[in-house]
Amino acid sequence: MKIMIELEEALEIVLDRIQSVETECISLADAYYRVLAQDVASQIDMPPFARSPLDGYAYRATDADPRPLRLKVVSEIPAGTFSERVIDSGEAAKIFTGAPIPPGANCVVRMEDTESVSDKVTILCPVSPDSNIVHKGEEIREGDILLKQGFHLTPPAIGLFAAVGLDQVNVYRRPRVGVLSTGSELMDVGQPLNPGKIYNSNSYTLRGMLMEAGCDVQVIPIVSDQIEDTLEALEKVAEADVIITTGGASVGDYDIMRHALAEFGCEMLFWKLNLKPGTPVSVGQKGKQFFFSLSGNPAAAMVTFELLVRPVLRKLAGRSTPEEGEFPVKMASSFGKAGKQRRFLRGQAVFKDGEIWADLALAQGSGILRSMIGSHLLIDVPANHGPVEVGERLMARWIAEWES
Ligand SMILES: Nc1nc2c(c(=O)[nH]1)N[C@H]1C(S)=C(S)[C@@H](COP(=O)(O)OP(=O)(O)OC[C@H]3O[C@@H](n4cnc5c(N)ncnc54)[C@H](O)[C@@H]3O)O[C@H]1N2
Ligand code: MOO
Repeated sequence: MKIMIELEEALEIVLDRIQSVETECISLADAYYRVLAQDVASQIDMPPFARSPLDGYAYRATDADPRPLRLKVVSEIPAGTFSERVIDSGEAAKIFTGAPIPPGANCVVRMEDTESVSDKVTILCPVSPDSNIVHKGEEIREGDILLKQGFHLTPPAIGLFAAVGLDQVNVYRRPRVGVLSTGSELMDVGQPLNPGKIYNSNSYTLRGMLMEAGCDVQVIPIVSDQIEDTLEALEKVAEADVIITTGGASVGDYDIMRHALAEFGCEMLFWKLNLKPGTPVSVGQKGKQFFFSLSGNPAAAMVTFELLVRPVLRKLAGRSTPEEGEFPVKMASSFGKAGKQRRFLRGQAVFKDGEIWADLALAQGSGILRSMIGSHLLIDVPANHGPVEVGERLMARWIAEWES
């Protein structure tokens, strides 16, 4: 087993091994935020017919129309109707926004530029041929690829499918993720704290982060620091694609998680990432299941979830759109403790003078969950950097899911 590796190597090891989950066909209305499992082509032209973008009059324009132009109104075409009456020269159809252009007409003039009396209309400002016509297939042609496999189905994507009449979509099933918090000091909420105990927050934070990432989450009740109890708990998540544990990841006598995983039958891929917070991460694989043992420290667990687990979940979920990556920020706060290891600091983006400034959370300790509230940047301080100064430029990642 490799020990103390760089984040990029860890990602490569796991991403190389993990496959996307199976696919299923579901109704469009259930497909919000699911991941498309195949390229989807349009079965129709959009719009399906040439239409008017205005309320006004459709007529047959020439390049030499007199001004004003007097026409006889021979039909009326509200949206949702279809008129077969051919418009000859000297004639007009009263037409409404979204209605089909009648045969023979080649333009629309807006209502405000006309005057009508009984069945006559005067076009005060005649328009040139082809004015104000939305052509058939102008937005989408039959056979066009609308979205590609791996696309995350946001509301506009679902709307686009609805616009071309799609009622079923082939998507990846939701990844199933088990969450297990270990630690003999942990108690669940809803009971008074006993001496030496703390409430389990990691299961709650992770459950929400996983729900947001589109996973089906199974939270297992708290487990003690005993290998036997941990093995018993791991049996309960046989259906999960990924299991995330927190606690018992480090070097203490009670830090049993990587031993428990090995005893459970996992091939251990590595232990420890060369970064802070969250150094003592290990990852194991048993068949198709991947086990992430994260630090019990709440902020460390969240940070390593973002850096390591989320990209893996994206691949598992079938997503193919690239991650946002890092961008430069200017430091609005200093940080004295940057040392030998690469470190990710938590902070908030502040827009000032056309630049993004990173304002650090007041406390950066691995155990300080409150530092995550309001933070949505992870500022990447390289190894051996020394103190971080105000005004210095560093790279950062935007964690959209943490925005408040
Ligand atoms: N001698 C050494 N000690 C430690 C080292 C080391 O290298 N040598 N590494 C430190 C670092 S860095 C970290 S990070 C932690 C990792 O500890 P574990 O993953 O073994 O986690 P625990 O000891 O179980 O817990 C750490 C901390 O977090 C609290 N905790 C645990 N689970 C939860 C939960 N579900 N909800 C809320 N809080 C939780 C726990 O009570 C501890 O206070 O090890 C250092 N030690
Ligand atoms: O790796 Mo640990 O720095 O305390 O989270």
